[in-house]
Amino acid sequence: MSKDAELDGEEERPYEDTADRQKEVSRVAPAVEGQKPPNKPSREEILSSHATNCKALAESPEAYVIRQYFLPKAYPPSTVPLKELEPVKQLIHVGDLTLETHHRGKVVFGKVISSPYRSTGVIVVIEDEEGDVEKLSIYNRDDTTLDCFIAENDFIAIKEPFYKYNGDEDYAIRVDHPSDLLILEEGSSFIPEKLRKPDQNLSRTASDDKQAGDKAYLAKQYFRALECYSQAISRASSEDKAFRSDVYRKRAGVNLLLQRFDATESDALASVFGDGTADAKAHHLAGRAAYELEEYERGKKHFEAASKLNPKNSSFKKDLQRSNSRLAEAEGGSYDFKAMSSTLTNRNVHLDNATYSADVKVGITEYYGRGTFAARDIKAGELVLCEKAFYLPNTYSANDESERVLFNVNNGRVFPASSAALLRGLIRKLYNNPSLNADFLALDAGNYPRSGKEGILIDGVPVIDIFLIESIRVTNCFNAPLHSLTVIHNLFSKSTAGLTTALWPRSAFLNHSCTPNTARAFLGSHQLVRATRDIPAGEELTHQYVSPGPDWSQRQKVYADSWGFECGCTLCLAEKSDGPTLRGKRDQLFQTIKSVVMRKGGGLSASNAPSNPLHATGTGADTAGSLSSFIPTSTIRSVERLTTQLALLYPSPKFDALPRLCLVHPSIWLCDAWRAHRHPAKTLKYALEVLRNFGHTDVERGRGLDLRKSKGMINIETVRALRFAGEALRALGREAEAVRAEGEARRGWGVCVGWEGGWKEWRRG
Ligand SMILES: C[S@@+](CC[C@H](N)C(=O)[O-])C[C@H]1O[C@@H](n2cnc3c(N)ncnc32)[C@H](O)[C@@H]1O
Repeated sequence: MSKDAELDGEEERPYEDTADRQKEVSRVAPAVEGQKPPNKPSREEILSSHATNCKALAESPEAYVIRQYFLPKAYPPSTVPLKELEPVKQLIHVGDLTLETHHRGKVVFGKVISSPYRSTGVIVVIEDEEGDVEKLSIYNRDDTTLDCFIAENDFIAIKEPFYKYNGDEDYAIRVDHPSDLLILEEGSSFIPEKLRKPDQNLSRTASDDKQAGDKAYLAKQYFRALECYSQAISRASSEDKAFRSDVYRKRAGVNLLLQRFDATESDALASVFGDGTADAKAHHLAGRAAYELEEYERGKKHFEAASKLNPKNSSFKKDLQRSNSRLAEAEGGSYDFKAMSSTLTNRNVHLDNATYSADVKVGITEYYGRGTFAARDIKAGELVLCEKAFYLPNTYSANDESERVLFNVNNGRVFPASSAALLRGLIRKLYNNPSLNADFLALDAGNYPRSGKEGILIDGVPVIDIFLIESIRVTNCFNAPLHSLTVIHNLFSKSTAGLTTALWPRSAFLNHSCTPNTARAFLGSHQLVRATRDIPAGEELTHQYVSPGPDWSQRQKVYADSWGFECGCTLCLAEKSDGPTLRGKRDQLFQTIKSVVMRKGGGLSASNAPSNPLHATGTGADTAGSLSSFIPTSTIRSVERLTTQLALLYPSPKFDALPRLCLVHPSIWLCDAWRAHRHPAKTLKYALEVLRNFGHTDVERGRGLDLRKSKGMINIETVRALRFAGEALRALGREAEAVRAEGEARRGWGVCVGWEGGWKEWRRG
């Protein structure tokens, strides 16, 4: 089964299929597979319609913002080197292409004869050596800069092209996998004779190319600059070391701007040739690229080399210091979370901090494939992992009108704008940085078939399979707020926190458990995973992909629909063995309690799930602090009676040491209700019940409020229950126990928020 949801996937649900969306799919659906286009427009018509679109877009770009990004029917990328797609035998002319067909083993060579314009992809018109003309739609390439990667007069090769009917007598060659399109250097022997002009560029020198590159750079046409510098390097004499070094360094600078960090580092190093000042700059560029690749040790070495050549340069020194700080974070896991938090704004969501993962190791689990294990004894509340996102789009509003939603034609699923931004960002980052492919592509992609060639360099670029990347995205990404603290504030003020979607590759190896031993929180680009209890070295680390709902079968449906598994944790096994009759009775009684509560005031979670606001997207927001009205004692007593009956439906001894999730919300409600009545003994009773029902069963057995060894869940509701228990204990004159409860609440807060920020204010609130 394919995995078609994200960790914490609730965010997708508002985007159900609609008739309109279905109509759009059928409009672009294959109609005439294997045929030549029946009414193909003429060359003049194609060029004229393209020119009209370019003009309209230039005049009012806002009218042409495409709000949907379609993933077409899945097909594999080309993995055949251009030289094996032998031009003479395998060349296919535009005029021979048949519709809705992937022309396997074939290649189209062409020249771009129009300027590009952007809609969801980049559109140009191309002409082949026979003079055949067609539109070319290129998706998933660098499309966010003002600059464009393709320009009029470029020579291109389209490997194994797909020819598409767009409806309305509009046809195009469509390229989805970026590695299927090659932009050829002017001198490439692959360019068919007829496409080049006989005397083309004969008198051009390397110097001319370098100057053209400089001009393009100043005009911020970075792709053009890259092309010109590459031409200059090809044309320059190998003897002219100073010239070549200069151009390599310039090209390194452009590559850095385009976030092509592998190429930046190699160009910068290729430019080193014995000139102190220039070499220092080159080492600095190489260092900046290595730093961006999170290769801090390598970055440090480059910065040291730069500083040695120019000890007075303050940027070199500053970057060396930054590298040392990152290395210290990566080695020791010591972060200044307060400082990190203070730099976070809606515009600055990417923190300049390293990943700490020294305490975990990836290994093979008994049943769930790979998993993450504790590399040492870890204490309750300790940081287990602090990971910088591989890619995190700054798209925190699901309804951001300026962003496209992602529509996957293969499974009919629609994902919010942040998912579309994440997919595009992942594709770009991997295409631009071949060295990042191997680790990323090793992540779980469900059942998506792999060719084994993904990510390897063919024709100088890594093979990019956008459908594999999408499968990895949906299986491994997390929805994340800008700061977990804001989710808690929003939860209690009943507003909705903005979430983005991002991918943290190390955290992606954590498997799910309904009763986990870690919990995650978010601080900008960083995911903070902390131990919810003491964990011995070697134990598998788990967290909740989504907060488990109270009913076993509903829970399994979520896991199966989203990730294709049935959970085999002790809680799920116990509930499964109860059978549908007993589970049905529990659910019925839960619904009865809910209806009493809804009628008489307050409310239980509409989602029917224990609220875990840091993990869910607002589910359970109705529960906490929801008792705005004063509830009559008679109502409270009747809820108490029903709750007692519900507890009997969790048979002993099976559930003695397990959570009783149907009882969570009633006990939260009762705790709140008695607290509103200022009844400390009852508040304490139900605060302890909340803890017990979340699985902290030692509390029930009178073993005090030490949760360090408890196998129960830690979430904001347990923290809240601990806080209320502390208050009640103090009111009852049990000061020592009150201090213990508050200490536990504080540690729980650190787990839920990721650090101590906001604790004091919340405790007072
Ligand atoms: C984010 S990945 C976790 C790492 C994965 N086990 C691997 O080998 O790469 C999610 C996938 O792990 C597996 N998984 C995670 N938790 C599981 C559980 N409780 N029971 C069964 N499979 C689980 C499922 O195949 C799920 O799609």
